[in-house]
Amino acid sequence: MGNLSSSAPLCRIQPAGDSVHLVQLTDTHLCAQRGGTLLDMDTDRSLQLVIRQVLREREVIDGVLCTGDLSDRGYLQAYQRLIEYLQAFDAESFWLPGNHDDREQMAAAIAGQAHLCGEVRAANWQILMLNSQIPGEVGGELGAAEQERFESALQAAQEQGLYTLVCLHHQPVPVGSAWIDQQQLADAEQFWQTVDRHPGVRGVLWGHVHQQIDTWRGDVALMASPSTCVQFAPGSEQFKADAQPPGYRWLELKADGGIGTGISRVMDASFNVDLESGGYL
Ligand SMILES: Nc1ncnc2c1ncn2[C@@H]1O[C@@H]2COP(=O)(O)O[C@H]2[C@H]1O
Repeated sequence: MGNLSSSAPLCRIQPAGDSVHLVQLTDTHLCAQRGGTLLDMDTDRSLQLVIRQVLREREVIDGVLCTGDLSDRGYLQAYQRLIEYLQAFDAESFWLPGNHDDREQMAAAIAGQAHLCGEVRAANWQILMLNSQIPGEVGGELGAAEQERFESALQAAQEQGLYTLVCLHHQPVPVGSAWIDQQQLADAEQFWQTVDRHPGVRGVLWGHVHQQIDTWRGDVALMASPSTCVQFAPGSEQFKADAQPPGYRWLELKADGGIGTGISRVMDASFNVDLESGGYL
């Protein structure tokens, strides 16, 4: 773990080689107590099994991206346990909030051991961690101040010849499930106008939808990822949990601006999940 302040807006990581190797852990939903559950799934256990799998599969990890809903209800103890679990990696972690998170508690738990909503420089890349949380609401929006930060970070990256990976919690495009598409980024139109003005943006990565999405918008890679706990069934009109196991995404940000990426799920363990549930708060 590094030692930079959580309030430092600009972080730097030194990749081990020419590419930047990242791991995304998202929607961990850790509860107040170890062993707490979401739809019957023990979210500490599932995260720990995902981390074990990452350590088995990924030889090089330059940074870990934690893209929101890290605690189920914004508990300080949940974030403190996350910090503890992330110590398994010899890499710094970069967090942003989701709708279930409490930013103040995140910052309190981080205490210099991770970075919240930072702008990360790594080789010829910038990784931008945006805040799409509207406190007290499920849906997301960047809002005027975050849209402004987005614009100026992309401007700075352009001036310095950096490629950019943009990360946020809420989906900036519909994903094809009516119930969750009501929660998509409300100011997505402005988000895409900003992206379109900056050709250095090579990828947009989010959480929230608890499922894999790999598609394109022009030459920008659009990526959503499995939760480290409960999955949502793709293409559902109404809330529906999915039997797919928990997982993570790996990313390789290449020196030529390309992005290699994939997901991996924990196939060698069984998980409880209430597939009949109509949802959760
Ligand atoms: N049946 C439902 N209909 C609409 N939204 C739901 C339903 N169940 C849960 N949600 C919300 O939708 C969110 C999607 O992912 P989250 O983990 O943020 O948490 C979920 C809940 O806040």
